[in-house]
Amino acid sequence: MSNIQFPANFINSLSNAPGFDAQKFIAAHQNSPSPTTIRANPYKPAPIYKGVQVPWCPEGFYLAERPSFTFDPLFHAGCYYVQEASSMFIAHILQYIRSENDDTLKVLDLCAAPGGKSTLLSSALNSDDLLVANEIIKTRVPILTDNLTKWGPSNIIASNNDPKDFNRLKGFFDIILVDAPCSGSGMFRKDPDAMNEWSEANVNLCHQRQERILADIYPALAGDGYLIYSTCSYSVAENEAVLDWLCTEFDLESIRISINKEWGIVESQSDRHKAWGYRFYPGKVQGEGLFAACLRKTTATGSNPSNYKNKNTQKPDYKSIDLLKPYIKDADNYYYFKVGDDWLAIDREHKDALGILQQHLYLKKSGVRLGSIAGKDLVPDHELALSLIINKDAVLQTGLTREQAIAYLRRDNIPDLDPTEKGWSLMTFENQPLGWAKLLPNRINNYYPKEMRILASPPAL
Ligand SMILES: C[S@@+](CC[C@H](N)C(=O)[O-])C[C@H]1O[C@@H](n2cnc3c(N)ncnc32)[C@H](O)[C@@H]1O
Repeated sequence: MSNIQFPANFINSLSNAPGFDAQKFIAAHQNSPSPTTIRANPYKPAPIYKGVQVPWCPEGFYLAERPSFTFDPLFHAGCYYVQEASSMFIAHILQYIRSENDDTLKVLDLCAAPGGKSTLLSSALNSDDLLVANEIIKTRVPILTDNLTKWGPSNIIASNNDPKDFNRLKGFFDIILVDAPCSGSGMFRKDPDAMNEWSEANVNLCHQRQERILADIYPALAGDGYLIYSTCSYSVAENEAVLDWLCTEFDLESIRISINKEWGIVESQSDRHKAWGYRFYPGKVQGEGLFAACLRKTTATGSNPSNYKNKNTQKPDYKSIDLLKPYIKDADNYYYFKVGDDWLAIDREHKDALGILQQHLYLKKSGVRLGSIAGKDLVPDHELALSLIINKDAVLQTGLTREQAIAYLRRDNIPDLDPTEKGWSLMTFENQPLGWAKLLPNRINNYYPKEMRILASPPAL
Protein backbone atom coordinates (compact mmCIF):
# COMPACT_ATOMS: atom_id res chain seq x y z
CA MET A 1 0.00 0.00 0.00
CA SER A 2 1.46 3.35 -1.01
CA ASN A 3 0.53 6.71 0.40
CA ILE A 4 -0.38 8.75 -2.61
CA GLN A 5 -0.20 12.56 -2.58
CA PHE A 6 -2.66 13.99 -5.07
CA PRO A 7 -2.18 17.62 -6.18
CA ALA A 8 -3.69 20.25 -3.89
CA ASN A 9 -7.45 20.56 -4.35
CA PHE A 10 -7.56 17.76 -6.94
CA ILE A 11 -9.92 15.49 -4.96
CA ASN A 12 -12.11 18.46 -3.93
CA SER A 13 -12.34 19.65 -7.52
CA LEU A 14 -14.00 16.35 -8.46
CA SER A 15 -16.85 16.68 -5.96
CA ASN A 16 -19.18 17.63 -8.87
CA ALA A 17 -17.92 14.84 -11.15
CA PRO A 18 -20.73 12.33 -11.82
CA GLY A 19 -20.18 8.99 -10.10
CA PHE A 20 -16.97 10.10 -8.36
CA ASP A 21 -16.42 8.10 -5.16
CA ALA A 22 -13.41 9.66 -3.42
CA GLN A 23 -12.80 6.70 -1.09
CA LYS A 24 -12.86 4.05 -3.80
CA PHE A 25 -10.80 6.26 -6.08
CA ILE A 26 -8.08 6.89 -3.49
CA ALA A 27 -8.03 3.21 -2.49
CA ALA A 28 -7.60 2.14 -6.12
CA HIS A 29 -4.66 4.52 -6.49
CA GLN A 30 -3.10 3.26 -3.25
CA ASN A 31 -3.72 -0.47 -3.45
CA SER A 32 -4.29 -1.66 -7.01
CA PRO A 33 -1.67 -1.37 -9.70
CA SER A 34 -2.69 -0.32 -13.17
CA PRO A 35 -3.61 -3.47 -15.16
CA THR A 36 -1.51 -4.36 -18.21
CA THR A 37 -3.59 -4.81 -21.32
CA ILE A 38 -2.95 -5.55 -24.96
CA ARG A 39 -5.20 -5.45 -27.99
CA ALA A 40 -4.72 -8.14 -30.61
CA ASN A 41 -4.38 -7.25 -34.28
CA PRO A 42 -7.23 -9.12 -36.00
CA TYR A 43 -5.32 -9.01 -39.31
CA LYS A 44 -2.19 -10.66 -37.90
CA PRO A 45 -3.33 -13.68 -35.92
CA ALA A 46 -0.37 -14.97 -33.92
CA PRO A 47 0.31 -17.18 -30.89
CA ILE A 48 0.17 -14.36 -28.34
CA TYR A 49 -0.78 -14.94 -24.73
CA LYS A 50 -4.36 -13.83 -24.18
CA GLY A 51 -5.62 -13.36 -20.65
CA VAL A 52 -9.08 -12.27 -19.53
CA GLN A 53 -11.02 -10.33 -22.17
CA VAL A 54 -11.67 -6.60 -21.73
CA PRO A 55 -15.49 -6.51 -21.41
CA TRP A 56 -16.08 -3.66 -23.89
CA CYS A 57 -13.54 -4.75 -26.52
CA PRO A 58 -13.35 -8.37 -27.73
CA GLU A 59 -9.79 -7.89 -28.99
CA GLY A 60 -8.53 -6.48 -25.66
CA PHE A 61 -6.95 -8.71 -22.98
CA TYR A 62 -5.74 -8.22 -19.39
CA LEU A 63 -2.37 -9.86 -18.81
CA ALA A 64 -1.56 -11.45 -15.47
CA GLU A 65 1.83 -9.71 -15.45
CA ARG A 66 3.74 -7.22 -17.55
CA PRO A 67 6.11 -9.09 -19.89
CA SER A 68 8.99 -7.40 -21.70
CA PHE A 69 7.25 -6.21 -24.85
CA THR A 70 10.53 -4.83 -26.20
CA PHE A 71 11.96 -8.34 -26.46
CA ASP A 72 8.88 -9.92 -28.01
CA PRO A 73 9.34 -10.06 -31.82
CA LEU A 74 5.55 -10.37 -32.27
CA PHE A 75 5.16 -6.93 -30.70
CA HIS A 76 7.47 -5.50 -33.39
CA ALA A 77 5.59 -7.47 -36.06
CA GLY A 78 2.41 -5.56 -35.09
CA CYS A 79 0.50 -8.62 -33.83
CA TYR A 80 -0.79 -6.58 -30.87
CA TYR A 81 -0.74 -3.08 -29.40
CA VAL A 82 -0.16 -2.34 -25.73
CA GLN A 83 -3.12 -0.16 -24.81
CA GLU A 84 -4.81 0.93 -21.63
CA ALA A 85 -8.15 -0.94 -21.26
CA SER A 86 -10.55 2.01 -20.81
CA SER A 87 -9.36 3.59 -24.11
CA MET A 88 -10.62 0.51 -25.91
CA PHE A 89 -14.19 1.71 -25.22
CA ILE A 90 -13.95 3.72 -28.46
CA ALA A 91 -14.29 0.32 -30.23
CA HIS A 92 -17.65 -0.14 -28.49
CA ILE A 93 -18.85 3.28 -29.73
CA LEU A 94 -17.73 2.43 -33.24
CA GLN A 95 -19.59 -0.85 -33.08
CA TYR A 96 -22.75 1.14 -32.24
CA ILE A 97 -22.21 3.49 -35.22
CA ARG A 98 -21.61 0.49 -37.48
CA SER A 99 -24.87 -1.07 -36.32
CA GLU A 100 -26.70 2.12 -37.39
CA ASN A 101 -24.89 2.70 -40.63
CA ASP A 102 -23.66 0.28 -43.28
CA ASP A 103 -22.28 2.89 -45.70
CA THR A 104 -18.57 3.07 -46.35
CA LEU A 105 -16.99 5.49 -43.92
CA LYS A 106 -14.36 8.21 -44.06
CA VAL A 107 -12.99 8.46 -40.55
CA LEU A 108 -10.67 11.10 -39.08
CA ASP A 109 -8.67 10.53 -35.91
CA LEU A 110 -7.69 14.16 -35.32
CA CYS A 111 -5.31 13.85 -32.35
CA ALA A 112 -3.79 10.53 -33.25
CA ALA A 113 -0.21 10.08 -31.94
CA PRO A 114 1.04 7.61 -30.85
CA GLY A 115 -1.73 5.76 -32.66
CA GLY A 116 -3.51 3.67 -30.02
CA LYS A 117 -6.97 4.75 -31.08
CA SER A 118 -6.06 4.82 -34.78
CA THR A 119 -5.11 1.14 -34.67
CA LEU A 120 -8.29 0.48 -32.67
CA LEU A 121 -10.42 2.28 -35.28
CA SER A 122 -8.57 0.51 -38.07
CA SER A 123 -9.49 -2.90 -36.64
CA ALA A 124 -13.17 -1.93 -36.76
CA LEU A 125 -13.10 -0.64 -40.34
CA ASN A 126 -13.42 -2.45 -43.67
CA SER A 127 -10.96 -2.00 -46.52
CA ASP A 128 -13.44 0.20 -48.39
CA ASP A 129 -13.52 2.58 -45.41
CA LEU A 130 -10.74 5.14 -45.13
CA LEU A 131 -8.94 6.25 -41.97
CA VAL A 132 -7.04 9.53 -41.77
CA ALA A 133 -4.82 9.68 -38.69
CA ASN A 134 -3.66 13.23 -38.00
CA GLU A 135 -1.12 14.58 -35.54
CA ILE A 136 -0.40 18.28 -35.15
CA ILE A 137 3.01 17.91 -33.47
CA LYS A 138 5.64 17.10 -36.08
CA THR A 139 7.97 15.25 -33.69
CA ARG A 140 5.12 12.91 -32.69
CA VAL A 141 4.33 11.90 -36.28
CA PRO A 142 7.07 9.21 -36.64
CA ILE A 143 5.78 7.17 -33.68
CA LEU A 144 2.29 7.38 -35.21
CA THR A 145 3.40 6.29 -38.69
CA ASP A 146 5.60 3.50 -37.26
CA ASN A 147 2.65 2.11 -35.32
CA LEU A 148 0.38 2.30 -38.38
CA THR A 149 3.04 0.57 -40.49
CA LYS A 150 3.27 -2.26 -37.96
CA TRP A 151 -0.53 -2.62 -37.88
CA GLY A 152 -0.43 -3.21 -41.64
CA PRO A 153 -3.61 -2.00 -43.39
CA SER A 154 -3.46 -0.14 -46.71
CA ASN A 155 -6.52 2.09 -46.17
CA ILE A 156 -4.84 4.55 -43.79
CA ILE A 157 -3.44 7.99 -44.51
CA ALA A 158 -1.45 9.92 -41.88
CA SER A 159 -1.24 13.70 -41.90
CA ASN A 160 0.56 16.40 -39.93
CA ASN A 161 -1.88 19.31 -39.77
CA ASP A 162 -3.43 21.81 -37.45
CA PRO A 163 -7.17 21.17 -36.86
CA LYS A 164 -8.04 24.40 -38.63
CA ASP A 165 -6.41 23.14 -41.86
CA PHE A 166 -9.33 20.70 -42.14
CA ASN A 167 -11.56 23.69 -42.87
CA ARG A 168 -10.60 23.08 -46.48
CA LEU A 169 -12.41 19.74 -46.31
CA LYS A 170 -15.93 20.78 -45.40
CA GLY A 171 -18.27 17.84 -44.79
CA PHE A 172 -15.59 15.30 -45.78
CA PHE A 173 -15.63 12.91 -42.81
CA ASP A 174 -18.44 10.62 -41.64
CA ILE A 175 -16.80 10.09 -38.24
CA ILE A 176 -14.38 12.37 -36.43
CA LEU A 177 -12.67 11.24 -33.25
CA VAL A 178 -11.25 14.04 -31.12
CA ASP A 179 -9.18 12.34 -28.42
CA ALA A 180 -8.30 15.71 -27.03
CA PRO A 181 -5.15 16.86 -25.25
CA CYS A 182 -6.25 17.24 -21.63
CA SER A 183 -5.07 17.75 -18.05
CA GLY A 184 -4.34 14.00 -17.85
CA SER A 185 -5.73 13.13 -14.40
CA GLY A 186 -6.94 9.80 -15.76
CA MET A 187 -3.30 8.69 -16.07
CA PHE A 188 -2.28 9.51 -12.46
CA ARG A 189 -2.20 5.85 -11.40
CA LYS A 190 -0.18 4.73 -14.41
CA ASP A 191 2.07 7.76 -14.54
CA PRO A 192 2.29 9.51 -11.14
CA ASP A 193 4.57 12.18 -12.68
CA ALA A 194 1.50 13.51 -14.52
CA MET A 195 0.38 14.88 -11.12
CA ASN A 196 3.12 17.53 -11.26
CA GLU A 197 1.43 19.10 -14.29
CA TRP A 198 -2.07 19.24 -12.79
CA SER A 199 -3.69 22.46 -11.57
CA GLU A 200 -7.14 23.98 -11.78
CA ALA A 201 -5.69 26.69 -14.01
CA ASN A 202 -4.41 23.99 -16.38
CA VAL A 203 -7.85 22.32 -16.44
CA ASN A 204 -9.29 25.66 -17.60
CA LEU A 205 -6.63 26.11 -20.25
CA CYS A 206 -7.31 22.58 -21.50
CA HIS A 207 -11.04 23.31 -21.62
CA GLN A 208 -10.42 26.38 -23.81
CA ARG A 209 -8.08 24.46 -26.10
CA GLN A 210 -10.60 21.60 -26.41
CA GLU A 211 -13.30 24.06 -27.52
CA ARG A 212 -10.93 25.64 -30.02
CA ILE A 213 -10.01 22.24 -31.52
CA LEU A 214 -13.66 21.20 -31.76
CA ALA A 215 -14.73 24.51 -33.34
CA ASP A 216 -11.93 24.18 -35.90
CA ILE A 217 -12.80 20.62 -36.87
CA TYR A 218 -16.61 20.78 -36.81
CA PRO A 219 -16.95 22.01 -40.45
CA ALA A 220 -15.16 18.87 -41.69
CA LEU A 221 -17.95 16.65 -40.29
CA ALA A 222 -20.44 15.40 -42.89
CA GLY A 223 -24.18 15.87 -42.47
CA ASP A 224 -25.53 13.09 -40.18
CA GLY A 225 -21.87 12.37 -39.28
CA TYR A 226 -20.66 11.30 -35.84
CA LEU A 227 -18.33 13.19 -33.54
CA ILE A 228 -16.65 11.08 -30.86
CA TYR A 229 -15.08 13.13 -28.10
CA SER A 230 -12.77 11.68 -25.45
CA THR A 231 -10.30 12.79 -22.79
CA CYS A 232 -8.32 11.09 -20.05
CA SER A 233 -9.42 13.73 -17.52
CA TYR A 234 -12.03 13.45 -14.76
CA SER A 235 -12.80 17.20 -14.68
CA VAL A 236 -16.35 18.21 -15.62
CA ALA A 237 -14.93 21.34 -17.30
CA GLU A 238 -13.13 19.14 -19.85
CA ASN A 239 -15.98 16.68 -20.33
CA GLU A 240 -19.71 17.33 -19.71
CA ALA A 241 -19.18 21.13 -19.92
CA VAL A 242 -17.58 20.66 -23.34
CA LEU A 243 -20.60 18.57 -24.45
CA ASP A 244 -22.96 21.36 -23.34
CA TRP A 245 -20.90 23.89 -25.25
CA LEU A 246 -20.93 21.66 -28.38
CA CYS A 247 -24.71 21.18 -28.24
CA THR A 248 -25.20 24.95 -27.80
CA GLU A 249 -22.87 26.08 -30.55
CA PHE A 250 -23.44 23.45 -33.22
CA ASP A 251 -26.13 21.26 -34.78
CA LEU A 252 -25.31 18.20 -32.71
CA GLU A 253 -27.40 15.73 -30.78
CA SER A 254 -26.15 13.39 -28.10
CA ILE A 255 -26.14 9.65 -28.75
CA ARG A 256 -26.74 7.22 -25.91
CA ILE A 257 -24.54 4.14 -26.11
CA SER A 258 -25.84 0.98 -24.51
CA ILE A 259 -23.50 -0.43 -21.88
CA ASN A 260 -23.62 -3.38 -19.54
CA LYS A 261 -24.06 -2.28 -15.90
CA GLU A 262 -21.56 -4.89 -14.76
CA TRP A 263 -18.78 -3.14 -16.64
CA GLY A 264 -18.67 -0.46 -13.91
CA ILE A 265 -18.76 2.46 -16.37
CA VAL A 266 -20.57 5.57 -15.05
CA GLU A 267 -23.10 7.02 -17.47
CA SER A 268 -23.34 10.79 -16.99
CA GLN A 269 -25.46 13.59 -18.42
CA SER A 270 -24.43 17.18 -18.94
CA ASP A 271 -26.30 19.88 -16.95
CA ARG A 272 -27.90 21.81 -19.74
CA HIS A 273 -28.40 19.59 -22.78
CA LYS A 274 -28.45 16.29 -20.89
CA ALA A 275 -25.82 14.96 -23.30
CA TRP A 276 -24.63 11.42 -22.48
CA GLY A 277 -21.06 10.76 -21.43
CA TYR A 278 -19.21 7.63 -20.27
CA ARG A 279 -16.83 7.89 -17.32
CA PHE A 280 -14.20 5.37 -16.32
CA TYR A 281 -12.82 5.48 -12.77
CA PRO A 282 -10.12 3.14 -11.40
CA GLY A 283 -11.82 1.32 -8.54
CA LYS A 284 -15.02 0.98 -10.60
CA VAL A 285 -13.55 -0.37 -13.84
CA GLN A 286 -10.43 -2.42 -14.54
CA GLY A 287 -8.67 0.42 -16.30
CA GLU A 288 -7.54 4.03 -16.04
CA GLY A 289 -9.51 7.27 -16.26
CA LEU A 290 -11.38 8.02 -19.47
CA PHE A 291 -14.31 10.11 -20.60
CA ALA A 292 -16.00 9.40 -23.93
CA ALA A 293 -19.11 10.68 -25.68
CA CYS A 294 -20.72 10.36 -29.11
CA LEU A 295 -22.72 13.06 -30.89
CA ARG A 296 -24.38 13.20 -34.29
CA LYS A 297 -24.69 16.16 -36.61
CA THR A 298 -28.38 16.83 -37.03
CA THR A 299 -28.12 18.67 -40.33
CA ALA A 300 -27.82 16.63 -43.49
CA THR A 301 -26.28 19.63 -45.23
CA GLY A 302 -22.53 20.29 -45.12
CA SER A 303 -20.54 20.16 -48.33
CA ASN A 304 -20.80 17.01 -50.31
CA PRO A 305 -17.38 15.37 -50.57
CA SER A 306 -18.06 14.63 -54.24
CA ASN A 307 -17.84 18.41 -54.80
CA TYR A 308 -14.12 18.03 -54.26
CA LYS A 309 -12.18 17.20 -57.36
CA ASN A 310 -9.18 14.94 -57.45
CA LYS A 311 -6.78 17.04 -59.52
CA ASN A 312 -4.12 14.38 -59.49
CA THR A 313 -2.91 14.05 -63.04
CA GLN A 314 -0.16 11.51 -62.55
CA LYS A 315 -0.14 9.29 -65.65
CA PRO A 316 0.06 5.57 -64.88
CA ASP A 317 3.42 4.02 -65.74
CA TYR A 318 2.15 0.55 -66.65
CA LYS A 319 5.62 -0.94 -67.12
CA SER A 320 6.59 -0.16 -63.53
CA ILE A 321 3.19 -1.16 -62.19
CA ASP A 322 3.48 -4.55 -63.91
CA LEU A 323 6.79 -5.02 -62.14
CA LEU A 324 5.23 -4.20 -58.76
CA LYS A 325 2.09 -6.29 -59.06
CA PRO A 326 3.59 -9.75 -58.37
CA TYR A 327 4.56 -8.50 -54.90
CA ILE A 328 0.96 -7.62 -54.03
CA LYS A 329 -1.94 -9.91 -53.12
CA ASP A 330 -5.04 -9.20 -55.25
CA ALA A 331 -2.89 -6.66 -57.07
CA ASP A 332 -5.71 -5.28 -59.23
CA ASN A 333 -7.51 -3.96 -56.14
CA TYR A 334 -4.92 -1.20 -55.67
CA TYR A 335 -4.09 2.16 -57.14
CA TYR A 336 -0.33 2.59 -57.66
CA PHE A 337 1.28 6.02 -57.49
CA LYS A 338 4.68 7.61 -57.06
CA VAL A 339 5.98 9.98 -54.40
CA GLY A 340 9.56 11.02 -55.19
CA ASP A 341 11.35 7.83 -56.30
CA ASP A 342 9.08 5.52 -54.33
CA TRP A 343 6.01 3.61 -55.41
CA LEU A 344 3.01 3.42 -53.09
CA ALA A 345 -0.31 1.58 -53.19
CA ILE A 346 -3.70 2.34 -51.71
CA ASP A 347 -7.01 0.52 -52.10
CA ARG A 348 -8.40 1.52 -55.50
CA GLU A 349 -11.61 2.98 -54.04
CA HIS A 350 -9.56 5.59 -52.16
CA LYS A 351 -7.83 7.03 -55.22
CA ASP A 352 -10.05 10.13 -55.37
CA ALA A 353 -9.96 10.75 -51.61
CA LEU A 354 -6.17 10.46 -51.73
CA GLY A 355 -5.97 13.05 -54.51
CA ILE A 356 -8.15 15.46 -52.52
CA LEU A 357 -6.22 14.95 -49.31
CA GLN A 358 -2.90 15.41 -51.16
CA GLN A 359 -4.13 18.86 -52.25
CA HIS A 360 -5.25 20.01 -48.83
CA LEU A 361 -3.14 18.32 -46.17
CA TYR A 362 0.49 17.57 -45.44
CA LEU A 363 0.54 13.80 -45.84
CA LYS A 364 3.18 11.76 -44.02
CA LYS A 365 2.00 8.26 -44.97
CA SER A 366 -0.43 7.17 -47.70
CA GLY A 367 -1.47 3.54 -47.96
CA VAL A 368 1.61 1.32 -48.24
CA ARG A 369 5.05 2.42 -49.48
CA LEU A 370 6.22 -0.42 -51.73
CA GLY A 371 9.74 0.75 -52.58
CA SER A 372 11.68 2.05 -55.56
CA ILE A 373 12.50 0.42 -58.84
CA ALA A 374 16.16 -0.02 -59.76
CA GLY A 375 16.52 -1.44 -63.27
CA LYS A 376 14.12 -4.38 -63.31
CA ASP A 377 14.13 -4.92 -59.56
CA LEU A 378 12.09 -3.62 -56.67
CA VAL A 379 14.11 -2.27 -53.75
CA PRO A 380 11.43 -3.09 -51.20
CA ASP A 381 10.38 -0.70 -48.45
CA HIS A 382 9.92 -1.66 -44.79
CA GLU A 383 6.22 -0.69 -45.05
CA LEU A 384 5.68 -3.38 -47.68
CA ALA A 385 7.20 -6.05 -45.40
CA LEU A 386 4.81 -5.25 -42.53
CA SER A 387 1.77 -4.62 -44.71
CA LEU A 388 -1.23 -6.88 -45.11
CA ILE A 389 -1.05 -6.60 -48.89
CA ILE A 390 2.32 -8.25 -49.47
CA ASN A 391 2.28 -11.44 -51.51
CA LYS A 392 4.65 -13.45 -49.35
CA ASP A 393 4.81 -16.23 -51.95
CA ALA A 394 6.59 -13.88 -54.35
CA VAL A 395 9.57 -13.29 -52.07
CA LEU A 396 12.23 -15.24 -50.29
CA GLN A 397 11.42 -15.81 -46.61
CA THR A 398 13.84 -16.55 -43.78
CA GLY A 399 12.29 -17.85 -40.58
CA LEU A 400 14.16 -16.75 -37.45
CA THR A 401 14.32 -18.18 -33.96
CA ARG A 402 13.48 -15.82 -31.10
CA GLU A 403 17.16 -15.14 -30.45
CA GLN A 404 17.86 -14.49 -34.13
CA ALA A 405 14.79 -12.26 -34.42
CA ILE A 406 15.97 -10.11 -31.50
CA ALA A 407 19.42 -9.83 -33.09
CA TYR A 408 17.78 -8.82 -36.38
CA LEU A 409 15.60 -6.21 -34.62
CA ARG A 410 18.71 -4.83 -32.87
CA ARG A 411 20.57 -4.78 -36.24
CA ASP A 412 23.20 -7.02 -34.66
CA ASN A 413 24.86 -9.93 -36.45
CA ILE A 414 22.30 -12.73 -36.66
CA PRO A 415 23.79 -15.83 -34.96
CA ASP A 416 23.89 -19.23 -36.71
CA LEU A 417 22.20 -18.07 -39.89
CA ASP A 418 23.62 -19.42 -43.11
CA PRO A 419 20.93 -19.20 -45.77
CA THR A 420 21.53 -21.02 -49.03
CA GLU A 421 19.40 -18.76 -51.22
CA LYS A 422 20.54 -15.22 -51.99
CA GLY A 423 18.72 -11.93 -52.58
CA TRP A 424 16.08 -9.84 -50.80
CA SER A 425 14.45 -11.83 -48.03
CA LEU A 426 11.54 -11.20 -45.72
CA MET A 427 12.78 -11.94 -42.19
CA THR A 428 10.01 -13.63 -40.23
CA PHE A 429 9.27 -14.88 -36.73
CA GLU A 430 6.39 -17.35 -36.26
CA ASN A 431 5.55 -16.58 -39.93
CA GLN A 432 5.08 -12.88 -39.14
CA PRO A 433 7.26 -10.52 -41.20
CA LEU A 434 9.61 -8.26 -39.25
CA GLY A 435 11.39 -6.53 -42.15
CA TRP A 436 13.88 -7.09 -44.97
CA ALA A 437 17.44 -8.29 -45.26
CA LYS A 438 19.60 -8.82 -48.32
CA LEU A 439 21.31 -12.20 -48.31
CA LEU A 440 24.67 -11.95 -50.05
CA PRO A 441 27.24 -14.72 -50.68
CA ASN A 442 29.39 -13.81 -47.69
CA ARG A 443 27.22 -11.58 -45.51
CA ILE A 444 23.70 -10.47 -44.65
CA ASN A 445 22.72 -6.81 -45.05
CA ASN A 446 20.16 -5.91 -42.43
CA TYR A 447 17.51 -3.43 -43.68
CA TYR A 448 15.56 -3.12 -40.45
CA PRO A 449 15.06 0.69 -40.10
CA LYS A 450 17.79 2.15 -37.86
CA GLU A 451 15.36 4.46 -36.08
CA MET A 452 13.08 1.55 -35.11
CA ARG A 453 15.77 -0.83 -33.86
CA ILE A 454 15.78 -2.16 -30.29
CA LEU A 455 18.34 -0.17 -28.33
CA ALA A 456 18.19 -2.03 -25.02
CA SER A 457 20.37 -5.09 -24.42
CA PRO A 458 18.53 -8.40 -24.31
CA PRO A 459 18.08 -9.92 -20.84
CA ALA A 460 20.61 -12.63 -19.98
CA LEU A 461 19.17 -16.08 -20.74
C1 LIG B 1 -4.53 12.20 -25.76
S1 LIG B 1 -3.30 12.39 -26.91
C2 LIG B 1 -3.81 11.34 -28.20
C3 LIG B 1 -3.60 9.88 -27.95
C4 LIG B 1 -3.97 9.04 -29.16
N1 LIG B 1 -5.29 9.33 -29.62
C5 LIG B 1 -3.85 7.56 -28.87
O1 LIG B 1 -4.85 6.92 -28.57
O2 LIG B 1 -2.74 7.02 -28.97
C6 LIG B 1 -3.65 13.95 -27.59
C7 LIG B 1 -2.88 14.32 -28.86
O3 LIG B 1 -3.30 15.66 -29.23
C8 LIG B 1 -2.18 16.34 -29.75
N2 LIG B 1 -2.41 17.80 -29.62
C9 LIG B 1 -1.84 18.67 -28.76
N3 LIG B 1 -2.28 19.92 -28.97
C10 LIG B 1 -3.17 19.84 -29.98
C11 LIG B 1 -3.95 20.81 -30.69
N4 LIG B 1 -3.93 22.08 -30.37
N5 LIG B 1 -4.72 20.37 -31.69
C12 LIG B 1 -4.76 19.07 -32.02
N6 LIG B 1 -4.06 18.11 -31.39
C13 LIG B 1 -3.26 18.50 -30.40
C14 LIG B 1 -1.03 15.83 -28.93
O4 LIG B 1 0.17 15.98 -29.63
C15 LIG B 1 -1.38 14.37 -28.69
O5 LIG B 1 -0.78 13.57 -29.66
